[in-house]
Amino acid sequence: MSHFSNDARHKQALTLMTNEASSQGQVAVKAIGLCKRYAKFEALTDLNFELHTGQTLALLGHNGAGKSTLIKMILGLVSPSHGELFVQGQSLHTKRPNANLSLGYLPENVSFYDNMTAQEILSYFARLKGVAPKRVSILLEEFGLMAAKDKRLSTFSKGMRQRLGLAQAVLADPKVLLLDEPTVGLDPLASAFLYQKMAQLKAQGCAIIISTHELGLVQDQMDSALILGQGRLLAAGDLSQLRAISALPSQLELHRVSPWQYQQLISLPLFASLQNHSSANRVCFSVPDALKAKVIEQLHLLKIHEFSIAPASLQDIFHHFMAGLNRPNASAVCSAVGEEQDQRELVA
Ligand SMILES: Nc1ncnc2c1ncn2[C@@H]1O[C@H](COP(=O)(O)OP(=O)(O)OP(=O)(O)O)[C@@H](O)[C@H]1O
Repeated sequence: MSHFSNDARHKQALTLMTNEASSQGQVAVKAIGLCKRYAKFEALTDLNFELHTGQTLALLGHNGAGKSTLIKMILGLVSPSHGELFVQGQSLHTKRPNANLSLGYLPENVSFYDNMTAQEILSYFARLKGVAPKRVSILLEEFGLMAAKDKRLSTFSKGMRQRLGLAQAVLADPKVLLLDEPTVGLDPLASAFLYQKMAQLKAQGCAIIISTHELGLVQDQMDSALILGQGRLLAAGDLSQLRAISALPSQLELHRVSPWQYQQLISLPLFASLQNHSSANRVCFSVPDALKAKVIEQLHLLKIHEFSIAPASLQDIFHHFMAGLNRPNASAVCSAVGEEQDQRELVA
């Protein structure tokens, strides 16, 4: 096991903090050189990150990237093979068995006893966690389950099960909430409900780790993300940092442009140099950040004022890094801090 005082590792973990995270809250979860091997298979390799209270961290990656393994390690269900994991300041390696960590967990597949009612299940967990019984009624109301409180779970829809699962996870007001693909199979309203609840918990100071494949949903809710590939950290940071790291172009769409204006436009060297994705119904170009101001200036000169220019989405960024897994050097971590600094640290 490496130790907290391992300076280089400690520094590396710090580089993965978002700027926002560093300016508020205490460290809720911290991983230093975390590895997990299942026999000879390395499910997670040298993972470093830090999550602060009141922050949401999105865990992204392909199937089998190691997301659930990380969540299970934080829960103490799976032991790291190497490295250190701190939850609420306590090393999980040296933690006393009776040390009380304030964790909430919504597993990927919520499975409770089907012949119990929602009220019975929450009351059971309340007793287990030493939570006052009146909290059960509050949560049933808050999670829209009061009308169904006496129904057996076998009659519950997927969305109702997820609500109950989340109610169970937040029963004891956890300081760290772990959500493993919580919106799979939910309709847009149910997903919105879940994210709304997450926002409330976050505002109360809860640190949230959410593993998800639904990038469009998590993009606006997360403070930072870890992008995992084949058990390695491919990139980390908040959305703007991930955009900068990936160096993906913005997408320009012209909403109203005459054929004459279009011809004029593509005859300009600047526009001719851009990737043109235009089709019969849409006029679209990829615009690298360095050319954005120039492109906008040219559009105004051509009296084209109706256009939108959108930076890379989390989905674009994710696909970029997944595509990179097949390229050489794919295992290099891209963090929010520039390589230049890393080089300086290496030299030092
Ligand atoms: N108990 C285990 N024994 C052996 N291998 C395991 C075990 N648990 C997980 N793995 C392997 O570790 C890798 C990571 O699994 P994990 O469940 O963490 O992935 P994931 O990113 O959560 O995937 P998904 O998006 O499909 O849920 C996979 O290759 C998986 O087969």
